[in-house]
Amino acid sequence: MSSARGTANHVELYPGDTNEPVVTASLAGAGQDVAREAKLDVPPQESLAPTKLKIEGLSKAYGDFQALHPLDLDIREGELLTLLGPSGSGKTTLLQLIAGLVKPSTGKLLMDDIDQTALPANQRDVGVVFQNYALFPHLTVSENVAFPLRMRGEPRAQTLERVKEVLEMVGMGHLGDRFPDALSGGQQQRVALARCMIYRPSLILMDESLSALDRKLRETMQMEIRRLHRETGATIVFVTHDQEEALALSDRICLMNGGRIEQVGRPEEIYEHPESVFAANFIGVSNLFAGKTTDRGVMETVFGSLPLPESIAGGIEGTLVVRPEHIALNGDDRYLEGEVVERVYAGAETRLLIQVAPELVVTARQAAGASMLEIGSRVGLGWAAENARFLTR
Ligand SMILES: Nc1ncnc2c1ncn2[C@@H]1O[C@H](COP(=O)(O)OP(=O)(O)OP(=O)(O)O)[C@@H](O)[C@H]1O
Repeated sequence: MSSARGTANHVELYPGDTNEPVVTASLAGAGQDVAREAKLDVPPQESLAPTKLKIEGLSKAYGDFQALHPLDLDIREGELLTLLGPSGSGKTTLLQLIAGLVKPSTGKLLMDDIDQTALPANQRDVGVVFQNYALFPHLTVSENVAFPLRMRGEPRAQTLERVKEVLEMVGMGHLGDRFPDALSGGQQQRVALARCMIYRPSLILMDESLSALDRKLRETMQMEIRRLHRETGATIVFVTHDQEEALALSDRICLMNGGRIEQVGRPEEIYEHPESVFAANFIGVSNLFAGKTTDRGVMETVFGSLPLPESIAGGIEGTLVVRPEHIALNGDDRYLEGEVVERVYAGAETRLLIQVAPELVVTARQAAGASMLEIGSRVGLGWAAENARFLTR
């Protein structure tokens, strides 16, 4: 038997009460880390890791409303995959389907090649950490973390040892006797994570679990999660609507939009090669120019002709995307001209907003130390043609 316990907002899933330890992820992940270190410039998981979770045609409708359209996704052993997207894009629904908390309308879900679709939540080898950590207030940190093992009737000595181990892992070894209300948000988050990890679930799901923390603490916890991920080799699916968080944390990002997968890829892949205007806009800052290609290797826009990054047939409507860091100010190539209307200082760089036309403001960057352009200056804008992306969706 196994069990799921918690409140409506917080559920923790406890794997079956078998005597078999549920350890599959750490060994597999460790091998992968070695491979990663040996070949630093090669993206992780690309070819080495087997599929941990295979999602096939999975969808969810609530009455007439399609919260999630049928989608396919392979999550690899030992990877940290982020589900990223705006509010309502279906991230939580997908996470709930993976956890077994919600029944799919169509499709199936295989974990380690075994069909899980009909398996109840409490029989899946999955740990869930939700946004509100829901620690038991009347139990100490150690007791909170030990709780799942106690409920399973694990021997006391073994439980104590394991509690010590996971608390050390999350940097909370010295606070085992504290009560939750005497902990900061970040510390509570660590305890929730420890309570999930005490089972060694081979798949950990985290839903917006850092969103209650302030920025500094959030960044520290992101690094902690990366470290834990490296050390344990667990497969983690992390939900966030924060693109910076996704870029900082993920091996791969699954970008979602309107209940569909928009693009899946490594952070730099999505940043450098967005496949849609939505992806270009959602991750990082983009300058977008709508127009139509011509046979002369340029795109005609209402602001003038802009060079195409590659050879593209004429007559195609689309959008040219140029990242701010690729915009050269007063360089040799000048395709547009405008007036600096805003300067936003951000330490290592200054962001410049340049009004090119009443309805077009271009964002550019100037590195610290460069001679600053004052507000009101006229400036010519250009970029290396190959640094732009031409998108048709
Ligand atoms: N039980 C439900 N009944 C009806 N509609 C639902 C239900 N649960 C979710 N939805 C709808 O499905 C869509 C996707 O919701 P979901 O919570 O998965 O989005 P999300 O990307 O996680 O958003 P957020 O970042 O705001 O949590 C939303 O439009 C939501 O209103």
